[in-house]
Amino acid sequence: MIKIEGLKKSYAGRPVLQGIDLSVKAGEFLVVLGPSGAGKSTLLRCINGLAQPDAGRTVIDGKVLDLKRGAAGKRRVAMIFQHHNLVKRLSVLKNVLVGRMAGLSSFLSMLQLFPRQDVAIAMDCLARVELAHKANARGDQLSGGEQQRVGIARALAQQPAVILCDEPVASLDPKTSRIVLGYLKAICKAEGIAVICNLHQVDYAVEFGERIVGLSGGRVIFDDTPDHLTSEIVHQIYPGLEDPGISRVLKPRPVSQPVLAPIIAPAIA
Ligand SMILES: Nc1ncnc2c1ncn2[C@@H]1O[C@H](COP(=O)(O)OP(=O)(O)OP(=O)(O)O)[C@@H](O)[C@H]1O
Repeated sequence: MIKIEGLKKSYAGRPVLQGIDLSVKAGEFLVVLGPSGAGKSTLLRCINGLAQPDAGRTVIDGKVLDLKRGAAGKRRVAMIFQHHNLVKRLSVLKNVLVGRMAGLSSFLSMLQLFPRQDVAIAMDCLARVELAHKANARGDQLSGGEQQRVGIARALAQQPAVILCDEPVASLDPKTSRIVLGYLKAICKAEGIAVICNLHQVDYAVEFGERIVGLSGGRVIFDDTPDHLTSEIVHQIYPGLEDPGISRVLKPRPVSQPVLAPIIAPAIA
């Protein structure tokens, strides 16, 4: 269980996160939705220590997360980035082994000398995303979707409790996006790894999320299953959204709520 408690963050006196409380279960796939500037990336960056929160803490399995250099906690939180962040000149295998570096001495990591056991773990993670056959290819010889699958393998190699994903499919086409999210969800469910995934696409959130959190102005304004996401709530999360295009993926509103009569265009004589 991952608990985020009372997280606050301001930049230059301007509040970005105004007290976020979230609990995410092992194996749960939580999607965070919110307009640009809502604080989605800041939330993830505060959890993994890339940004220093002003207040609040993260607790994993009852222990306060310690992200100080060399702390064991660093391995418990893995990150998947929008642009994959692979080292392009390194092999796919070495990119995945980066996920094992936290446990290596700086001497061994400088020489890129990895214990046999770490290589076996990395190869297993590559097999989970069906890319073991590309282990010796260079990072830049892979398609965008394959690179993101390597990003998943690298995160898995850390053997984390939680994987944070910052718009992991924003640069991929729809078919590839579904493949990547499919791998991520299936593997994390099987391994009991919690996922907190920032997405911009409401349709993917409904399709893949087991729980959706709507962030607006640095506060949680919705936290429920996709079944409960209505177009009204989507409009609260994204004020001024003109063409939601999401009604097809949302459940029809319950009959007890008023339904507007359809506008019927007059027949042209
Ligand atoms: N390092 C920083 N210094 C100053 N302001 C920052 C910094 N990082 C983020 N911000 C500001 O905090 C606010 C929230 O940014 P954040 O990147 O978390 O939003 P977001 O919801 O992830 O947006 P997007 O969907 O566009 O990525 C924005 O107004 C941004 O300009």
